[in-house]
Amino acid sequence: MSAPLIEARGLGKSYPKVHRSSDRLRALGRLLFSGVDNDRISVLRDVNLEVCRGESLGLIGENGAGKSTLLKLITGVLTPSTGSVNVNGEFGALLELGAGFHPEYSGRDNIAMSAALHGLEGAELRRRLPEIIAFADIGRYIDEPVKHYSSGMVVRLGFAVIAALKPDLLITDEVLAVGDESFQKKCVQWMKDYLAGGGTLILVSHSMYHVQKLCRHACWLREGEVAMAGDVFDVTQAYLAYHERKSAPQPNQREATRGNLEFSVLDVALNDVDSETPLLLDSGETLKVRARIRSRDGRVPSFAIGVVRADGTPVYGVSTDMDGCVPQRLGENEYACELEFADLALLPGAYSVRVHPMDPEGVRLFDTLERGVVVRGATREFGMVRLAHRWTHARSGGNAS
Ligand SMILES: Nc1ncnc2c1ncn2[C@@H]1O[C@H](COP(=O)(O)OP(=O)(O)OP(=O)(O)O)[C@@H](O)[C@H]1O
Repeated sequence: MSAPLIEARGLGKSYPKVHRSSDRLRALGRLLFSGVDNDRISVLRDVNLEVCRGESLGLIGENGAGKSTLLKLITGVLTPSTGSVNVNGEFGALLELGAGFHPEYSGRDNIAMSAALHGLEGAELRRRLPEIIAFADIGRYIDEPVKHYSSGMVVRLGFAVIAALKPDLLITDEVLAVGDESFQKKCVQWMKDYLAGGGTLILVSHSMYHVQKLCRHACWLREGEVAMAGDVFDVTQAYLAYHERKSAPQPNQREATRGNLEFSVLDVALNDVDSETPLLLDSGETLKVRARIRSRDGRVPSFAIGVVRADGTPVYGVSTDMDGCVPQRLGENEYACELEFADLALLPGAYSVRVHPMDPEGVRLFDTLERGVVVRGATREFGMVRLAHRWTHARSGGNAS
């Protein structure tokens, strides 16, 4: 098997703690006299990461979690304080906006300089230049100094150069957030083609939509450490659920904040009853969930409905978006939907049904309204749901319950 393209072992980064100028002097003193400075703040700790050729990894996490620091360690812009990182191939990186561009030179000159740094020059560059300029699509600004560019134009120029170079490995930090919608689409399409052609991608993004669309794996950094790594859906869903828990208002705060939300749940009825008292049901009966959602600007929300056990363990979740269903429009800002679970497979126990509005893209959750269900039944089966089953090695007529 070939060596991973990127291999990080016990990677960490720390900086001296500096609050005031006197601290700087003290830190310098410690460094001069003892050769070490122990008074440091660690921003990245013990990161172990492998990225193989052809892989696509989304790097996610809150502001300040250490994502850019990790990218800068991978690209060699920063040196590790602990551990090591190896990159076994050519890479192209779009890190800080405009880094590498000369502000006084035109876009055209900057393309030539950046491309030359990567070995694309002379007749080959002249042949490829129209294609690069067309990708950037910034009109007459291509001959203006880069210092006159908007941040979106700088990213367009940077991406156009990278796209022409087609590196083994592409490392990008939030580029998609800066461009407008049509440029985002163009970049996403380019990245999809690049991946289909065997390219390797590390993408930092706050958009779970883009991460899910482009990456097969994800790594979630939290306060400088890897909180979770693995399949992109598992990691992004855990990350969104973490945010949901973090931003969920306490029940008594809910009323106060609901009105400000883009989407909020107005009410939820179980088997036509809207009540805070749990609904009593027998295993195998039908459970009908009817919910109304208010949409502040009238956009059609997606309804996400989940069932959790009383301790919060998820049992099942589904959304109108996943099933390709369109909620019913009740008024300019109001939508409804009804979901039916026939032959309820829940085993006896206490559960909650949770209803959340999601944005039309089915990515962000907004509000939560919960109703209790108590399922009754006489069975010795254990767990949360009854799975269809049959014993294939035993003869019937025994003592099966
Ligand atoms: N030169 C530096 N000196 C001291 N602390 C730094 C330095 N550079 C970054 N940090 C700190 O390191 C932490 C991680 O920063 P980093 O930019 O990697 O986060 P991030 O996950 O990329 O955040 P964002 O999503 O906001 O871009 C932050 O707390 C930041 O303040």
